Amino acid sequence: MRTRIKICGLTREADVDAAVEAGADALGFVMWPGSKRALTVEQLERLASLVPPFVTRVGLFVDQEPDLITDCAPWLDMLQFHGNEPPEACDLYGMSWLKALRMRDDIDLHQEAARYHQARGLLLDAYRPGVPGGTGETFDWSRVPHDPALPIILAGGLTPDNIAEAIHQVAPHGVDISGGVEASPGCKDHDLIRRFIDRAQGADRSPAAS
Ligand SMILES: O=C(O)c1ccccc1NCC(=O)[C@H](O)[C@H](O)COP(=O)(O)O
Repeated sequence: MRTRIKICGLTREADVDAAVEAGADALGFVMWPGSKRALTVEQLERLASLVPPFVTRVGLFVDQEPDLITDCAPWLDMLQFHGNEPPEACDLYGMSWLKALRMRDDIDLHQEAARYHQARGLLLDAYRPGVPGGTGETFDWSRVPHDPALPIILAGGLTPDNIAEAIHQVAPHGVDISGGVEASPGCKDHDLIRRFIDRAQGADRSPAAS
């Protein structure tokens, strides 16, 4: 099985083209205004119109109003909820969706997977109080169950230098990166994107010896 790859926090047309060319399976567009990578609906429309078929366009939201999500929906293939959205709030749009879970010390992943059982997958991200995502920080990958009830997308502080070890340890369905392929917030480094994708695709997925 091949690890799927999402490049997140895209804000520039050239970066969208570079991520697609490098082989990204999905592209993430941040719609939360508190992010340095945030887009307007008009910017999303422009960037999303560049994405060819069979590359998934993912919109990222943090406890945001349904009207905004509805306005973004025509330009997206999947929704990603990064806040405290209850399952019923995620399932309002007739679209596939991911639930991001920040790996607090007290999180019960089994319970969360049951709660969000309608999600297409769970994106496991680092936990920093007050910061919903894009922290650039890793969490202890040994905390990810090897028999998850839903496909796992590993996120949080991934880089071209640690992605092979992350995949070897976790063998996730997919991986997600933002800061680790940037020259500055929202401005992607194309060489880092290519290096990340090459190393992710070449990584050994066999679980590390326990
Ligand atoms: O990227 C952001 O600025 C962001 C802000 C608020 C909510 C989510 C955000 N990003 C969503 C992602 O899926 C990121 O790729 C993920 O958090 C990992 O980020 P990084 O640790 O920088 O690779």
